[in-house]
Formats: sequence, C-alpha cells, structure tokens
Amino acid sequence: MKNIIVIKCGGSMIDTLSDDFFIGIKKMQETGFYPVIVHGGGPAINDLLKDLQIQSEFVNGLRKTTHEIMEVVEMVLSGTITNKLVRKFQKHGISSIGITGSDGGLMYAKPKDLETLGLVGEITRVNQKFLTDLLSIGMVPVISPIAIGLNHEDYYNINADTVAGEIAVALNAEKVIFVTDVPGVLKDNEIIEKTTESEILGFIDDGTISGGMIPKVMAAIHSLNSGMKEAMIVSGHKPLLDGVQIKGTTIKKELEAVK
Ligand SMILES: Nc1ncnc2c1ncn2[C@@H]1O[C@H](COP(=O)(O)OP(=O)(O)O)[C@@H](O)[C@H]1O
Ligand SMILES: CC(=O)N[C@@H](CCC(=O)OP(=O)(O)O)C(=O)O
Repeated sequence: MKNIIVIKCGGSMIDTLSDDFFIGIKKMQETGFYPVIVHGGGPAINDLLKDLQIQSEFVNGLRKTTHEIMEVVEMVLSGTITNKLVRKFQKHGISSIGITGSDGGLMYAKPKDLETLGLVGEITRVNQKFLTDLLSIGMVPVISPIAIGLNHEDYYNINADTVAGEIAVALNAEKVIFVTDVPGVLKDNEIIEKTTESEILGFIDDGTISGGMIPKVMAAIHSLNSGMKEAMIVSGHKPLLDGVQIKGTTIKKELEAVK
C-alpha cells in the first residue's frame, strides 16, 4: 500500500494537541494519504507511578521496567491514553481504532536487555497486513507501544519513537512524523529546517541534541536507512499542515539532502 504516513504523538503534548492537528490528519486522508498513529505517554506514566509511590528510573532514555511498573505502563498507555486519543479522533470525524501489540498479533518483541532494563522490548515482528487491512477500510490505527512476547504471555514496554520507526519500516511508509512539544530540532534556539544523518550524529556528539530528542532522531535514521525518503519532527501545538506543507525539521539521507 502506498502513501502511508506514520505519525508519532508524544506524551509531552497529547493533552494539548490543537484542533488544527486533527484537521490536518483529516486533510491528509482526503488527499489520498493513510495516517497511522503511534502514541507515547511517558509523563502520564510518571504521574501515576508517583501517585502509587512506585520508584522508576531511566537507563539511556529507556524506563527500567519491572513487573509492577509494566502493569502501570499498560494501564496508562493502552487504557487511558489510547482511548483518550481515539475519542479525540472520533470527535473530529475521523474513524479510528485503538490497538496494542497483542491485537491481531500486531507487534512481537523479545527482551532488549532483561538484566539492565527489565521488560523493555525489542520488536521482532510486525503484522503489517493487519494494519493495511484497517487502512483499507478507512480506519486510522492508534497504536499503543506495548508488544507481545513470543510465548503470548509476556508483554514488553517499548519507547514510542522506536515503535513509530519500526512500524514505518514494516509498512514501507512515505514518511514518519514525530509530533512533540518543540517546533523541530533546535540549535541555539533556532529551528534546523533540513538536516542529514551525519549532521544529526554530530549534534548528538556535541550535545545539541539530548534527552527525549535522541530516540526520535535515532528512529528517524533507522527508517531512512531502511529506505524511507524522509522523517520530520514537528510541534503538536501548531497546525500539522500549512496548506499541504508540513513545517518543522526534515531529516533526509546524505546524498538526497544535498541535491
Ligand atoms: N536539539 C533539540 N531540539 C529540540 N528539543 C530538544 C533538543 N535536545 C533535546 N530536546 C528535548 O527533547 C524534548 C522532546 O522529547 P520528549 O520530551 O521525549 O517528547 P515526547 O513526549 O514528545 O516524545 C524537548 O522538549 C526538549 O526538551
Ligand atoms: C521503554 C520506555 O521508556 N517506554 C516508554 C513508553 C512511553 C513513551 O515512549 O512515551 P513518550 O513518547 O511520551 O516518551 C515509557 O515507559 O515511558
């Protein structure tokens, strides 16, 4: 299937997504594109863990996930957040369906590093036909980043940026758009409108890109290396589309970018 656009909505702005964001998604559908949503929810997980007085720590940007934490992660991501987003899509007249890794065998995973990270997963398989079947009946899939274990009992917490990159690769998507709380990749408070893989790696090295921006650009690079044309990082507080243009940072492979 052509014209698939994977859009990752960060937990940093799910509660404050503008109406224009949803209008933009509808416009995409009307112009022949097929949006697929992957959502995060890190801040909401932090809030519930705090209320429950459960300590959690991050190792290289990934939440070390014990069994106790995993229950909270699933409750927040596949319960509260997926449903909140689906209601917003429905409110804007967009047919959407909330799904997680176990639905239709969407995403299988194995532990990334059981000893250090606990139940953080690494995706091993994506059921792309299940997604394209949903797209072919006009649905917008809203994906929670939890994958199922090969034994159909275990389940794993996966960074939502990583899931967006893997879903984009599995679907052979046109592009992946990371919607977050900043207008793009910033350097000295200015948006970098166009950049390339090697420049990005330099920005990570010199500290220009840090924290939550790292998994986004790394997922973007992974997708570009698997054949996708471009990845974008944009703000959820502004309209997604300016006419038919998307405003933010565009990341391309080296050679294409200098053309
Ligand atoms: N160079 C950069 N440009 C923009 N944001 C950056 C940069 N480096 C680090 N960041 C941080 O990345 C954050 C976005 O990541 P994150 O908080 O994980 O968002 P989300 O929940 O949308 O995934 C920004 O709010 C900002 O603090
Ligand atoms: C393994 C891991 O760190 N998983 C993330 C999943 C949610 C997420 O990625 O949310 P954002 O997009 O809002 O950051 C977590 O537990 O916070």
